[in-house]
Amino acid sequence: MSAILEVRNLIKEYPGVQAVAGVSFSVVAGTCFGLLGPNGAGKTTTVEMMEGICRPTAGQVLYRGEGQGAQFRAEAGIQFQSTALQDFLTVRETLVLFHSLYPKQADLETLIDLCQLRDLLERDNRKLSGGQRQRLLLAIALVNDPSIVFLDEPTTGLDPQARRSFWKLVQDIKAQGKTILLTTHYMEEAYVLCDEIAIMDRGRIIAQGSPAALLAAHFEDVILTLPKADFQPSAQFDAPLLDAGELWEVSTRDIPAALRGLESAGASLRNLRIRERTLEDLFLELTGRELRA
Ligand SMILES: Nc1ncnc2c1ncn2[C@@H]1O[C@H](COP(=O)(O)OP(=O)(O)OP(=O)(O)O)[C@@H](O)[C@H]1O
Repeated sequence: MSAILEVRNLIKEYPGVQAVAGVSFSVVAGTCFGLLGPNGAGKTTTVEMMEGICRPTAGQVLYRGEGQGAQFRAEAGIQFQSTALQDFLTVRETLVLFHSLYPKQADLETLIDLCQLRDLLERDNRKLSGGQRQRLLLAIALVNDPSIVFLDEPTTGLDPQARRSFWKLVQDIKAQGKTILLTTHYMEEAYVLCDEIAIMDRGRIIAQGSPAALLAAHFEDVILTLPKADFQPSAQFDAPLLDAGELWEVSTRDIPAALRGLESAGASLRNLRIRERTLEDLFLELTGRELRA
């Protein structure tokens, strides 16, 4: 497994803030690597150093074993968190403009279909919905047929349907053999898309691995959920019970025993559900804080 991109002990300091406090990892070619964490964790700063647009205070970024030189610039595609699109240009004009800037070019017609932009080609950039705009920004990131694509929080602010349709696009790009570096604060997004994730908090990586391996390493239980209306716990009920808003959550490694315990404590099991542990739970476990707090 060859690393296409390697980050060694990256540090970025701003006056009074250590945004990135010594981060190291490598990204295997053809995989999707996710940087996760809450607002202010240091994801964007890390990714901007990897993109070569922000100079590290210390540390190194290696692309195919070398610094970020001409080869990196030719082979990288970047979708920034926010990009100003030219007013008064249509989607087609915007794509043609960006496409013309690069010596190596993806086939524009294929790209238009891939990013589902064909019906929008004559539309003014200012008239695009959030999801349509993100698809255009993704197409712009792909105009030079990059080997590695950086996507910085590409689905933030999108509705769930637009988010899922963007996930499908990312999967299609990965199926073409491209490497993807994704930042997100949506744990489900990371779980669906990423082969490997690094969870960041306060400028450091606090856990790294495949989503499934990380969950398996940290949790052996499952969670039973039931509406609070269906269970009034008494002092006799001594299983770990978590308050999750409208629901009670019961952690257990022995489902039949937990069900018997709930039933004998007077709970109605009619609306009981079982869920597996998620990356949100992992973040809470690692930091003691909710991800979106
Ligand atoms: N140019 C800057 N000058 C000073 N501080 C900065 C600068 N850029 C980022 N920071 C600080 O560095 C820390 C990390 O910010 P960063 O944007 O990398 O986090 P993030 O994980 O990408 O968060 P978000 O999800 O909000 O984008 C924050 O405390 C931020 O305020």
